[in-house]
Amino acid sequence: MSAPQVGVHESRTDAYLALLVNNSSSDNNISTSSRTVREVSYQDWGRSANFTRAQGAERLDYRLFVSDDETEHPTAHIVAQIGTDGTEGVPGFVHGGLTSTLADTAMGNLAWHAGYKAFTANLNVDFRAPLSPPACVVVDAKIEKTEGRKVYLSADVFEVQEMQDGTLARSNDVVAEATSLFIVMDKAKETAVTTPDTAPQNGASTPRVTNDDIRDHTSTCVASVRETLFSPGWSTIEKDYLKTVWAST
Ligand SMILES: CCCCCCCC/C=C\CCCCCCCC(=O)SCCNC(=O)CCNC(=O)[C@H](O)C(C)(C)COP(=O)(O)OP(=O)(O)OC[C@H]1O[C@@H](n2cnc3c(N)ncnc32)[C@H](O)[C@@H]1OP(=O)(O)O
Repeated sequence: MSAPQVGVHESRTDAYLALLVNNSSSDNNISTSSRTVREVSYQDWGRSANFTRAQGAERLDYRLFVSDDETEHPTAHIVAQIGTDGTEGVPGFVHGGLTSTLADTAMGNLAWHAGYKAFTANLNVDFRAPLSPPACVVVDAKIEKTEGRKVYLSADVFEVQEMQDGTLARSNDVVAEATSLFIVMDKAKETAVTTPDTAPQNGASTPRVTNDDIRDHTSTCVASVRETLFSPGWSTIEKDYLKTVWAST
């Protein structure tokens, strides 16, 4: 596999914002779009956040954003920091289920925020490149089409890397590509499902996120990744172990 190519942005703020949108330009995969996204605060997710937050920030921490664009299909974006504690499948590599969960979460929340009270009926994930923890990833989710109660979505997962000059860029190589079919719940069964306790009404209590917020979170994400990378950690030991295993087969 060839080394991931990364694009570099001269403007730091643009680069952070570009991590959250997915309009590829011809020469690299960094967007210059000024699309506005707003953060869906963790408190506003209600109980639906319990599963993915159960691991704690040292294992998995992420923030969810939805586009604030009423003229076209909304999009959702996750910036996630994947730690080294309990995130592996094959030792040294992020568990595919974790990557899948991030994609499902981005698509599911996008569906709900677009007004579809829907469940995942089908989820397909193509894992295109291995991911080693600690890692920082961006997930871009969009609605492909809707047919009656069926909502078809897709999500791409990219790794975020820090360039030598300190700028951030997403890798051109996609880590995983997911597609899904969500089914809007049957009206008759709807009453059986309680909406999240603290779900915002029409997004009213959802705060707008600024570029500074995005930068701060992404900085924390990358700083944490850097810290773990440069300290002799469990992950490094496991990778060495894996090399030994491979060498002996
Ligand atoms: C301002 C707004 C604020 C909002 C605040 C938001 C707060 C956040 C809130 C929420 C965020 C959520 C984020 C979470 C993300 C993760 C999501 C999950 O984890 S979801 C849990 C896992 N999934 C399940 O548990 C489903 C289990 N399956 C079922 O319950 C049923 O199978 C269901 C509901 C999916 C469908 O059952 P039926 O009885 O309602 O419908 P039938 O008649 O079977 O299907 C309807 C049509 O769909 C097709 N279909 C159904 N399943 C299919 C499949 N797997 N593949 C292909 N087609 C399928 C069928 O063939 C049928 O098509 P034909 O109408 O005949 O053309």
